[in-house]
Amino acid sequence: MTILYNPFFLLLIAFISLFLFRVVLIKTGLIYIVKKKWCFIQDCFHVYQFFKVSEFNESMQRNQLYHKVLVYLNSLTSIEDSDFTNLFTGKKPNEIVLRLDRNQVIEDDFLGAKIFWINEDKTLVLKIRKADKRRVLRPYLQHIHTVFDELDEKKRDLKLYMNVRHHHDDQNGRWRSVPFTHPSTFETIAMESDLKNKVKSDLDSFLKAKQYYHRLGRVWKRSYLLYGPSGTGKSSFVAAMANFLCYDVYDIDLSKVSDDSDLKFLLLQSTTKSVIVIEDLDRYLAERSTAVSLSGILNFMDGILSSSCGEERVMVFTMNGKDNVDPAILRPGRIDVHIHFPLCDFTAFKTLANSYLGLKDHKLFPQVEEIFQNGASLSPAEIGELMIANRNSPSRALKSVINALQTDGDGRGALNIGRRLGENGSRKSVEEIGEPSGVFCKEGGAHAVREFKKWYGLLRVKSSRKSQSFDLSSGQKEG
Ligand SMILES: Nc1ncnc2c1ncn2[C@@H]1O[C@H](COP(=O)(O)OP(=O)(O)OP(=O)(O)O)[C@@H](O)[C@H]1O
Ligand SMILES: [Mg+2]
Repeated sequence: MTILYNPFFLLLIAFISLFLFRVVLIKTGLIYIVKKKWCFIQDCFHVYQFFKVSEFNESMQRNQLYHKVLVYLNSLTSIEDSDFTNLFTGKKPNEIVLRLDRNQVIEDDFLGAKIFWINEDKTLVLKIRKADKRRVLRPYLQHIHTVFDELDEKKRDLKLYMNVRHHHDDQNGRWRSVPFTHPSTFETIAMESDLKNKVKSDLDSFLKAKQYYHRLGRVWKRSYLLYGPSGTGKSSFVAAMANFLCYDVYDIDLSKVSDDSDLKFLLLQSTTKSVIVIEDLDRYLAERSTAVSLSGILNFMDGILSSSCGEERVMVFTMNGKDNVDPAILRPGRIDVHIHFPLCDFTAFKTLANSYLGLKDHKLFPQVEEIFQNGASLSPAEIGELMIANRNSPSRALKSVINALQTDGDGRGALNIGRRLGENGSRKSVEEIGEPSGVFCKEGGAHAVREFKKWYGLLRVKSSRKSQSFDLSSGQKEG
């Protein structure tokens, strides 16, 4: 019995019991319960202050801070410790990313202070000890901004937003988003390289022009009109612009917009660094298949409201033709840059043959060139499809293109020239950046084409005297 009073024996017993207790705690997960209880007891001795970061402000505009904090929290390693975490596939193959779930608490350490975030429905709640608040809060918020900017710089997951039909209880806002992964870039688009470079430098100078626009008291936005026949690459070009700028895309479906104020509301709920697109605007206006009025569209284009919710937006409108469109829509300031998308010419064809078939040259090329010079043409989409279908045999691909040009494409290029002659004769803006491209600016064309160039040149000189310009060069000065 005396052994029971031996202090070494008692110490050994205590040590073993503690060890077993710890094993039980860890193995059974009881340790988490103990930790939670301990935190609860600690909480009783501290006074906390709460700060709410809501997704929308009182006028239903998106709160940028909400997005920044969410990105920041999802980047913390402590996200693994929250009870519920969402798992998603990442951008890279086999990558899995963690995303905070609703009503979860995530813990963060900053300058020795513990900070808690609670992910409530559409609101993130920051919980901080009052004793730490004065010392830590401001630098902590600054820290979130900095980390967000770094993450944003490194890897911006672009998003494509689409508007949904208006419901009276639209609690989630009017936009639904999916990851924007369109592979189109300026390199993959067949377009005259000079024109492509002009667009790139225009976008570049826009990005750098914040101070300039502010000094003028103007909203920092730029509007582009992409017009041309179907299948000439307008939508692909919008995607290339977004990829170039690293901007999200907001694709407005006008048939789902209930009235003018709804359109304003959509603009208000868009974020900065975004490309806002309305496709086929001419069709909506001609068919009156939208509940939005012309003045609603004009106000939207002027972006009066966007000035109050940040700017840095690029607006893009696409049309098949602009002949029947109200000139008020096209006036400088509303549309800063017009880009024409012509049907395929021989140069564009060669670019497509190179990217779709890997052909730099081929014995059938002279024949194709001749057909183009005779005025036949197809859209790049039509030619691209033929090339994809016959990609295993370049000769067969070229033969099918020749065949299609001779049957379907007869006169379409010539038609295009005729249509554009009409346009140019009546239009003022002579330095539209799409103009130099297309069939009529190539060397050594057919006689008809040369004739056309002569007349076109005359028209340009005449009209340039009258023109007051909304050209790219003025845009570049702005930058
Ligand atoms: N200039 C081009 N360069 C490379 N590919 C092109 C070009 N134009 C069209 N394509 C290809 O054709 C397909 C259709 O193009 P896209 O949808 O961009 O044409 P679009 O002008 O928007 O037509 P629509 O007016 O009918 O909407 C795409 O897959 C695209 O890759
Ligand atoms: Mg399109």
